[in-house]
Amino acid sequence: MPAVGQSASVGRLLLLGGGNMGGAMLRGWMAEGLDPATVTVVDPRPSETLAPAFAAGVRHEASIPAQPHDVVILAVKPQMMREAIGALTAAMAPDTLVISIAAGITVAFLEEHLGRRPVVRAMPNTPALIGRGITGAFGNALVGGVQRATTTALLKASGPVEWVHSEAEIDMVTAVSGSGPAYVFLMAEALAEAGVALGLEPALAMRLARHTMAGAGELMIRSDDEPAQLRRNVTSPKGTTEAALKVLSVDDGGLKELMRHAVDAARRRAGELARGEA
Ligand SMILES: NC(=O)C1=CN([C@@H]2O[C@H](COP(=O)(O)OP(=O)(O)OC[C@H]3O[C@@H](n4cnc5c(N)ncnc54)[C@H](O)[C@@H]3O)[C@@H](O)[C@H]2O)C=CC1
Ligand SMILES: O=C(O)[C@@H]1CCC=N1
Repeated sequence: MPAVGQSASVGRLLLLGGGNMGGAMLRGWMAEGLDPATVTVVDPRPSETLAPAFAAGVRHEASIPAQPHDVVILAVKPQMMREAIGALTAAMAPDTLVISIAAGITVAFLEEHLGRRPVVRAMPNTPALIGRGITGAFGNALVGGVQRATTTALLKASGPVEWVHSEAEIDMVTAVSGSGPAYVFLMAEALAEAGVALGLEPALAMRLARHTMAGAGELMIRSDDEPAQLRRNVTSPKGTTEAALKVLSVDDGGLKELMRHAVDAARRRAGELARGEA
């Protein structure tokens, strides 16, 4: 799979929404060598982090331009989507590929408003900001090999791309990896606060927590062992970790049960967003 910068098939790209995620994706494409002159960002108030991209030649528009694009990426909030895509067909040709990263926005909704065309629902996550994300993707029946290759080339600038077989799985991906970084950050906050409660100086407790989460995360990526084995490697019989894990009840409920509830709440919320609930 070529990097997006070498992929002749990407063509003219319109990014609708230059906020956190749209900005992260744009930086990823530019880092991979995508020609800035091929990209238009449409956003009345883009993130300041996009200033270098605009300085490098990415075009900025406050409203949708009436010129056809080959690929349109939808990166506005789900609640804004209906309003934001109202005039979008002016910027599309019949075969324009649409890639939406919005939580809960369905292929049917996009087909209804944009016409029957190749549509991909993708779900990245914020480590995309440093090229360490992971993205789930699902395409409608009009997404053939070429559109799939184009999508993969664009999304893999943020990290691995996992194509799923059903649209329902995208809501599950959203609940696990789309929202997942927040669970990890909460764990880091909780760990640091627990250290402070023991008597550690707050800045030191936070350094210990950040490095522990980041180091354990990197070890999971680099190691051939499953996370459960890596956990066992830390846990000496009758040692300190065992005492802590008894409280977290790793094997019988506790954190695992809580995580099931949390992830299920995220998946159900994706369904509510799909139904247009605020
Ligand atoms: N933040 C995250 O962790 C993730 C977010 N997403 C999805 O990405 C999408 C964007 O989320 P964020 O980047 O976090 O939000 P954000 O609020 O940072 O960015 C949204 C951008 O859309 C712009 N916008 C609003 N109305 C517009 C319109 N009519 N036309 C053009 N642009 C308009 C805003 O000015 C803003 O810059 C959401 O649909 C979200 O579900 C997906 C994966 C992860
Ligand atoms: O919280 C949200 O709705 C978005 C989608 C996944 C991560 N952030």
